[in-house]
Amino acid sequence: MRVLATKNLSVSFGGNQVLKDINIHIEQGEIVTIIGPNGSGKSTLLRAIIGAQVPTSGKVEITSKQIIGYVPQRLNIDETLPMTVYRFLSLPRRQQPGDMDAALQQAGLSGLGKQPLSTLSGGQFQRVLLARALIEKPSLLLLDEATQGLDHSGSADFYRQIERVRQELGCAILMVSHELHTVMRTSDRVICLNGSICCEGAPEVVKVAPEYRLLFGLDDAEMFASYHHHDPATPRHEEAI
Ligand SMILES: Nc1ncnc2c1ncn2[C@@H]1O[C@H](COP(=O)(O)OP(=O)(O)OP(=O)(O)O)[C@@H](O)[C@H]1O
Repeated sequence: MRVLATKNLSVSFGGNQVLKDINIHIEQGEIVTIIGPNGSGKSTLLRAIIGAQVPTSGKVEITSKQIIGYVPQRLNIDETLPMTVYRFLSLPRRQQPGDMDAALQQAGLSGLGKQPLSTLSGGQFQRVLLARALIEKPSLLLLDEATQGLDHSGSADFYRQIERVRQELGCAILMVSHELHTVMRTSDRVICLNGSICCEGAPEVVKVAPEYRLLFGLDDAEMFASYHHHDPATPRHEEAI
């Protein structure tokens, strides 16, 4: 079932066209990742989807009754504020303790509700943001470079958690990532964006697309290509690249 589609979505800031004729769609339960260089319009696309950025033309179609959870690229909060995780999760709306505990558990942070925000590691704070997005049990989860600032193993852990969230909630996930190798392992589909869509498809398709290799250079593209998407239903095997 289709959860979301954009139809010829374009966004300009003054005379600067940032997104041009973007047509994407996401089906229930899919993990779709947007990759692209800095300034290629990835955050703008997510902001247009949640309604925080008005398109210059085109539209976003969201199937009715979708609950959207959004993890922003960064959240500026004063770390010296004496605020517990529970208090943070209850902003701006009061939440039931059981719902907060369930979201923390889904985000891999069971038992940390009473901990002050200021004592959390970067990876734990990102998971608090994820828990915040999960409280309403979203059917569509949007993540904008949610692992920024985490080291390789921290971000790998985070994406494993995302896969568990998909299994538990059955939600569709649209995320922006710079981590090409992780994209390869986690995503069902990859959309390569540079103002307009350069190429898209299964990771195995995108990794050999000339547009992708042109955009990321051979070194990064090769690194991406050296990871193989593994369908748990089939035996793992080495694939010639
Ligand atoms: N509110 C705004 N007003 C003017 N220009 C903007 C605004 N928001 C974004 N832009 C511009 O739009 C372009 C795309 O920005 P966007 O943040 O969507 O890119 P991105 O692909 O997410 O980049 P990054 O990978 O660096 O996060 C940039 O040139 C940015 O300066």
